[in-house]
Amino acid sequence: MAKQQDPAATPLMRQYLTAKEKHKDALLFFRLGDFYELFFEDAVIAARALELTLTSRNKGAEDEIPMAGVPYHAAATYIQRLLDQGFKVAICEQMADPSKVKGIVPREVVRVVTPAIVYDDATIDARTNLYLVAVEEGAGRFGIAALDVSTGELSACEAADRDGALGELVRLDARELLVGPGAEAVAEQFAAVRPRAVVRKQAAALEEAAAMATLDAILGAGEAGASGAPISALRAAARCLDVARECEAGQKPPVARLEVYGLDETLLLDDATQSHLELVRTMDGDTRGSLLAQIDETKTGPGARLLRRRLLSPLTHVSEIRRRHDAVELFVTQPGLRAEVRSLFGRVSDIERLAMKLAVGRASPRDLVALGRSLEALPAVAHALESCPDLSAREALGIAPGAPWLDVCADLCDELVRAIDPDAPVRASDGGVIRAGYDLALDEVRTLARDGQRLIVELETRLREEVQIPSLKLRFTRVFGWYVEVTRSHTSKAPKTWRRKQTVANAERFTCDELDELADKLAHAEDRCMARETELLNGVLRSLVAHVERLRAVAGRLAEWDVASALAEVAHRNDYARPVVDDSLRLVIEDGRHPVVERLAAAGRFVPNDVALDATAERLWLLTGPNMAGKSTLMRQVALIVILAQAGSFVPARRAEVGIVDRVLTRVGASDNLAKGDSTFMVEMKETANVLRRATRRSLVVLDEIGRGTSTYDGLSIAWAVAEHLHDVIGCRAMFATHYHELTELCTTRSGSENFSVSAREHEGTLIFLHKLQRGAASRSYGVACARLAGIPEIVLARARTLLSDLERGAPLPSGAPASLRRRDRAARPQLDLFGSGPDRAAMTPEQKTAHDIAEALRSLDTDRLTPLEALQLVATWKKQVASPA
Ligand SMILES: Nc1ncnc2c1ncn2[C@@H]1O[C@H](COP(=O)(O)OP(=O)(O)OP(=O)(O)O)[C@@H](O)[C@H]1O
Repeated sequence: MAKQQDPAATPLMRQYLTAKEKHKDALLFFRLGDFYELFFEDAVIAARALELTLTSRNKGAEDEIPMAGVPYHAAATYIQRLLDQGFKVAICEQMADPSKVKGIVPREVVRVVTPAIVYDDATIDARTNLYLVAVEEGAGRFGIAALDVSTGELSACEAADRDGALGELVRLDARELLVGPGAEAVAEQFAAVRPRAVVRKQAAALEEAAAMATLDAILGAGEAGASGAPISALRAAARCLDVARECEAGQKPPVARLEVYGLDETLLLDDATQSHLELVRTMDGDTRGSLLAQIDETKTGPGARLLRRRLLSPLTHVSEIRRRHDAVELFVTQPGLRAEVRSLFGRVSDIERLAMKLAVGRASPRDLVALGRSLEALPAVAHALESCPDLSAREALGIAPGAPWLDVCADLCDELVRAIDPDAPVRASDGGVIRAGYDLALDEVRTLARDGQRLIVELETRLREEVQIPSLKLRFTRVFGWYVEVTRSHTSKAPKTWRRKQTVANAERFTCDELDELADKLAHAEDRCMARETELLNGVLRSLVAHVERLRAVAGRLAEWDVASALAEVAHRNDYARPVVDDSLRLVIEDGRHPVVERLAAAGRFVPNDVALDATAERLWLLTGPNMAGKSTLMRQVALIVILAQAGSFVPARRAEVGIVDRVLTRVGASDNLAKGDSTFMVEMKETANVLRRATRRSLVVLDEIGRGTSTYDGLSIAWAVAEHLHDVIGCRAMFATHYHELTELCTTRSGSENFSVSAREHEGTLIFLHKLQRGAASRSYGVACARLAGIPEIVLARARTLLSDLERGAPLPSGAPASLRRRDRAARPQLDLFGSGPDRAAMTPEQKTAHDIAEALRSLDTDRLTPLEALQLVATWKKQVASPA
């Protein structure tokens, strides 16, 4: 790299280095005219990250400085690309118009943007919150706070231990995590499950006094203290606000409230469960195919964000859940109302984020148009609700008797519609923001400016005639102002009174007194237009800023109704039922379906099933059945129905009774973590350990095939002990799917456990899945039949069938090793007899063994499915075996 320039070399570089000194951890975008330039190491990093050409200042000189730049107008896209890669960007602006400053233009860092501190809604996902999260340790507990600067929401809670903290960080899906001293370990775990998140360790502890000072300064004195939040949660909230304030050059972030919540108020979903159940993302990271994608019919950004939050933190309070169900029910039973409000919501923009942009002074004229249009739709929403014939509508939507349905913000709407031109440009500096008729003085100067332009056209026509140059043109540039342009061939006709201004390739540019006078008038009128417009626009903005909290409240209410009407739409389309929610320990589902799988299955092909668990009685279901029968689907659908019910949604079932669940814990499917150094078995065991550690009597536990990844004995023993512990010690509602049929015997000694199986039938060698749940253990595994479905070659299948039938009869392994496995009652469970000792194969001669094996293979061969090539291969194999018997 080039040698670093002496900081004192030029005033510009001195200015740059001073700004950079204060923002060492950010890439400094230094405004130079129409470009943002990056220098030194920043230039090298940005050039690599953005695929820019790396150039240099003072090229070839000893003090050459690496440099890279992006055009000012396209900066937003480049900045977003840097944020996506986890960088922080400091934006250093010119603080005065360069044409009006003598000497160096003053420059200052006006803001810092980070992956989680972005106000520009054009570059962030409208349907997801973007959280800056802080975690602070205090006496072994963890305070967690989340700030979304784009919506102004700040919330905080305290987790009792590391697992609890991790679950909450994952649920918040922190984009950026600020880690206080003592919380490093939980941050590392978080980084392992969310590798895209940016984790920033904070060197210094945030003391209580400093935290309270920040909170008082931003939220108002005493506000945070009165919230009753634990001090670790307050420290975390202050940490978020401190960082947000630093990013805005000391300006207060527009946050008015701290929402404090307890983790016991929500149904806890740890990281494994969130991903196993594919709540907001599928296992491969796609949002399509998730539960959220299935049920998100919301029309607005705030509605979509609220639904996502609710799905990831369902409630545990019965009355609050019922209130949400009431709202959904209202829109289910009033289809006309539902259709009307949903169509109106389609016209409403993201009022929540628009309000925040107003608060931080970044609302564009187009934003004001969008806000005005949104507010215009509100009276119709209020009217639709008012006209609802259902007398309980008010109560269902939580509107106090006599209170208005909605603050329709008529005053703000009126001001916006009157003041802002519906065709306003994106940038206020382009002019034309204020609507004609709003202000007399502005209309007057505008007429003047327009007249000026007419006069220019008139002058051009007159000059053309006077000097007899038909191609003569009056033109304007920012640098040269107005001029007369005459092509080279006509320059001799230019009157003596004209003054030469510039010579270009094919023309000469002149000016004359008349043009100068007119240009002066014009410039003056345009300046006055701009000045008046700016003044008026600022007035409108000021009056709106005073109502930011009001707008946020309206946005919040609309979001609730958007969610309720969307869930009602889903319930109507997919035939969902209102669940009965109470404080019992029961879970009864009649004709339950999996919300996502049922949509993927051909119409009417999904088989509904009943489930009834009760922690005080039959609480542990052992589920057996062939592969592909639908065990995992069934268990997941039970968990999803509980989550949907407690989130406030109707559920895919004919009837459901849900006794409140405090946490859903799952260990489902293969989620290898090989990249993080764990084997499949280790992942499975860690997840099982987590389930056992965290489950309470009120939890719902779903375990799929524990103990697969190790030897049969170890696996079975672990599975058995886990099932016993769930039944005897924890005593929660649980479903346990297994291929260890031995485990089904647990029911003979445990009264609270029961066997269930998902049925399948073999018909003419083909396996038919019935997907129907029935009481009792499965009689067969159909593993080989499933392997055939998967396309295992017939030659291999034939061998597998031979081995299976040998093993079922208790024969030793083909190696001749005696079956050391446990002997069992073969008549009762032939399919399980991996463990029998079998006929005395050891007593056979090698020829007898070979003949036996070939006969077995022939017997189990499905000749209808054998290809000619496989038949030939088999004959060749047998011939070889006969030639040299085993
Ligand atoms: N109730 C149902 N009705 C219709 N199709 C179903 C039903 N349940 C499951 N299926 C279909 O069967 C497929 C296999 O289901 P699932 O993965 O739940 O089986 P499984 O018994 O857990 O299998 P394995 O033991 O191999 O893990 C699903 O992808 C789905 O398409």
